[in-house]
Amino acid sequence: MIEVRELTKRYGDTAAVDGLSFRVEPGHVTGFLGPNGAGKSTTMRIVLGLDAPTSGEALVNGRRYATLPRPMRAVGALLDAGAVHGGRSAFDHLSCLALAGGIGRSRVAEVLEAVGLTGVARRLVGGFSLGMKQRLGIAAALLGDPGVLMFDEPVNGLDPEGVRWIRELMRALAAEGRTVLLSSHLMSEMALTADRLVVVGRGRLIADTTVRELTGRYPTLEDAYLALTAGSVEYGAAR
Ligand SMILES: Nc1ncnc2c1ncn2[C@@H]1O[C@H](COP(=O)(O)OP(=O)(O)OP(=O)(O)O)[C@@H](O)[C@H]1O
Repeated sequence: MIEVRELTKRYGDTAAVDGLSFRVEPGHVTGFLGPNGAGKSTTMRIVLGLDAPTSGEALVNGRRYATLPRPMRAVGALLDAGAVHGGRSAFDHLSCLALAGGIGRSRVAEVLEAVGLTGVARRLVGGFSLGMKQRLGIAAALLGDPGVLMFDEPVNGLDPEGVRWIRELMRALAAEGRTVLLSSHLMSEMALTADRLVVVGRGRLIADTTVRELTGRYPTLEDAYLALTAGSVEYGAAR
């Protein structure tokens, strides 16, 4: 479970996250939605201990990340698929992460297989396409077999087969009883993948609900999203 409690993160005058509270429960795919700059990545970074909150807290299984005894076994995440050392092979990249996290080497082959990269495991990551890097990032998130998973825009750059694969993977992980938080701007895909939704705008909570509830009230999830966030779009083009 992920719990975000009264979380605020300021960068100078900008409140990237502003008094945000929500819970992400196990057994569901929870979509994390909001316009560009709404604070989704900042929230995920704080959950992972990569950024410190200005106030409030973010907990994984009731603990702050820094106090988790075996963090890679508790929570895995794909935040920025491009943030990998291009001079290493996929196998070596994952082996380094496994070593750092106290995870056996046999798991590396398992996660490479799970994301479909076994055939290119010895190739340098620098030559990978964006979609291959996304798959590698997902393999890294799965390394510790964690109960909590967060994915920031995982379908970015994936081909239609890859998009369907992500959808099925997210749903399978949730069906295993894991907590899955997924951010994406693709509403049609979110409607097919998520059960629950947390919608944020300008760092604040706009809605904490289900896909079913919103699609019952609006023709599509996209219509619902655009209506909910209409007052919170910061970087929209002039019309
Ligand atoms: N390290 C930083 N320094 C200064 N400002 C930052 C930093 N990180 C994020 N911000 C600002 O905080 C706000 C929230 O950014 P964040 O990346 O969390 O939004 P997001 O919802 O993930 O957006 P997107 O959908 O575009 O990825 C933005 O205004 C951003 O410019």
